[in-house]
Amino acid sequence: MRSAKDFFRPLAVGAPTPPTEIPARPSRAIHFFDPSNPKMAAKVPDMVGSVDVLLGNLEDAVKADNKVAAREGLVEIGQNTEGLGGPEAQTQLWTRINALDSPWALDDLTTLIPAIGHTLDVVMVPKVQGAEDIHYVDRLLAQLEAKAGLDRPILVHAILETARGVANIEEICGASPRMQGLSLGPADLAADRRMKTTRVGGGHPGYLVRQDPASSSEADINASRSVFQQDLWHYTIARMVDACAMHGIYPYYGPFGDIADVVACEDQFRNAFLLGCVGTWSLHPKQIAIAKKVFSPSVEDVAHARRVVAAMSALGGDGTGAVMLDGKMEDDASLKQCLVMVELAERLAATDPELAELYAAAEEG
Ligand SMILES: CC(C)(COP(=O)(O)OP(=O)(O)OC[C@H]1O[C@@H](n2cnc3c(N)ncnc32)[C@H](O)[C@@H]1OP(=O)(O)O)[C@@H](O)C(=O)NCCC(=O)NCCSC(=O)C[C@](C)(O)C(=O)O
Ligand SMILES: [Mg+2]
Repeated sequence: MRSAKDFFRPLAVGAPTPPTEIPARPSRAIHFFDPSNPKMAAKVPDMVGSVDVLLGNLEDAVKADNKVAAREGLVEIGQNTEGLGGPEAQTQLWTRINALDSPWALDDLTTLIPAIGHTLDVVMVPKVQGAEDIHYVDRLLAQLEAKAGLDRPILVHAILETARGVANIEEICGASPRMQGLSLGPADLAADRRMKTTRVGGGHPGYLVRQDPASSSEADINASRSVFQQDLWHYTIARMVDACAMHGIYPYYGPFGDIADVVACEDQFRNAFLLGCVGTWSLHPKQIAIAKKVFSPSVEDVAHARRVVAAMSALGGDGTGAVMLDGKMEDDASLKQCLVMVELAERLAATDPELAELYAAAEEG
């Protein structure tokens, strides 16, 4: 066990000091691309500035034969793309490295950190099983940062893709001050859990509850009844949200593999947003707009939140007391909920001029 006093000391001589807080940078869409795919790579420069995170994927979905090309392609992009990555950039640069037990993970880190460590913001680690995986990456990153002379620690993001990872969720989140957040890996997780879905994220029509029959007669039991589809991922996302909030880091949904079904994609993303996630993944350019829309509070919600803040301020501004607004009671707790909304809106508007205009218009109106 490490002493609390050691927790914020670098794990290698000359490595940057670990962070005491993880900045709440906009990350509504983490857009995945395969750096070994020339068509995808060619689109990256034009996406800078219009998506919060561009992630060079090196793991699953990249063919084994292309692993080296993907790594090298990402180096090329990280070194030569104007405005991408680094603490001041509007569009962060992330990577998903290969799994720690694969033949590629070590070379991924030892290649990327010296070459693009100054622009790489977050390393996403797949199939994290427990704190030991984060400790390994933590020490290795510190050694590589020291060697490369970096002055800013690279953050770590874990994907939950195994039952063991979910069972160890709190220790994973607390394993290093570098921990930035968690994403759901629904396909690997479903396989590991022996769930019986073959989809990459999203709902399932068989996971439902059915309205009671009008009577126990055979005719009524077989009659048409309303069914309500349930969310297969509710339990896992809820655990992620609590573990992340407890550790001051950020939960994300993950992939929605039915690229054509933009409507269900939006619904699934919104469930995660409402539960507390700050963003999601985008696998195809058309999912970026969906993620940005869903993970930015609506103009109506922001306007309402501002009214509650104003009403509570008029009451004295210290949060105590209660007011009635549109027939509803508002007090300290609802004020705090509204401040979550207003602060998120302000943070996003600071880097998204379109949103800033919408929120400003709502305030004037
Ligand atoms: C789904 C696919 C095959 C459809 O690819 P497509 O070429 O058939 O689509 P398209 O609609 O025809 O594409 C239109 C244009 O957009 C380009 N394009 C298409 N996608 C992208 C992109 N992402 N970024 C940049 N450009 C993209 C594409 O190259 C094409 O360019 P063109 O007009 O010049 O011909 C393709 O979009 C793709 O490969 N996306 C990334 C998939 C990926 O990263 N998967 C891994 C993450 S999910 C996962 O790993 C699971 C998890 C967490 O591990 C677990 O649950 O366990
Ligand atoms: Mg996976």
